[in-house]
Amino acid sequence: MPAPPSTPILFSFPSSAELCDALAEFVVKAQREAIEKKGRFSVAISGGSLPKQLNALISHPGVKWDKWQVFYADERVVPLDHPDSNHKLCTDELFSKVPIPKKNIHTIDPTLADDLEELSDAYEKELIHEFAQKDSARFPIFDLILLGVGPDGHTASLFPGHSLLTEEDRWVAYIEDSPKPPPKRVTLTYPVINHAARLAFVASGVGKADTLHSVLDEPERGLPASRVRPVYPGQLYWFVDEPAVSKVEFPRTPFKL
Ligand SMILES: O=C1O[C@H](COP(=O)(O)O)[C@@H](O)[C@H](O)[C@H]1O
Repeated sequence: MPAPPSTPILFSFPSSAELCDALAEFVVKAQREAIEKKGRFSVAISGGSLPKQLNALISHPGVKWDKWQVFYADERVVPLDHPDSNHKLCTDELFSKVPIPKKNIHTIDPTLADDLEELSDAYEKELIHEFAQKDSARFPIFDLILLGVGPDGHTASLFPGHSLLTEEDRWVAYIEDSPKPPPKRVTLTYPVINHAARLAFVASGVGKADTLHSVLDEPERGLPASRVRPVYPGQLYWFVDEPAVSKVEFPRTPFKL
């Protein structure tokens, strides 16, 4: 029988600045271990409030940017320089400030925006190219996936009550009816998310308090963020500040790398 998913580890920090510093150390450790094992680091990044919280990586001496292979956990189907684009956000907040080779950042192809099936297939092929020759597993095993959580409990572009929550085969899927604008998006699916070696949710501010209570204390409600349950030996972490978990009973773990 497969081992059950391990319990999430919740790290809570007094301030957003301390959260960002600890998150950077965590990412660098994941990167170091991946490079030692296979010479590269595969990471999927979300948009929203997350990219700003990666700012301590900009001046971190341990980051080997040329070893990173970056994918997006989800992307809005808009031009790559559009204000709604997760790629633009990540570029503005992080990638434009560090020496990462452009070819290591895997974006969607917005010229395929009229055919989301084709666009998501093309992005899936990018993943297959990165992972298929190296891993024999049915799903890619990201070294790290960084996720955010929206007020309705959505994560990536997996929204409450949406049919994509039960997708079991595809690596990348699309939606045309996102309740949060813009409506057209692509997203990694749960099978991909849940096969990652490490996952980290990042959330800060009192505005997330009710959502985090529902996600962490009431997983039986099945909000999209609660459905992130990595397959053994994957491990899920939460990096939050105290205001964000002010209504959460789930036990905290002292931060240790
Ligand atoms: O629409 C999105 O929202 C989520 C959550 O965003 P946040 O601003 O509440 O952190 C984000 O993780 C996702 O990548 C994005 O497309």
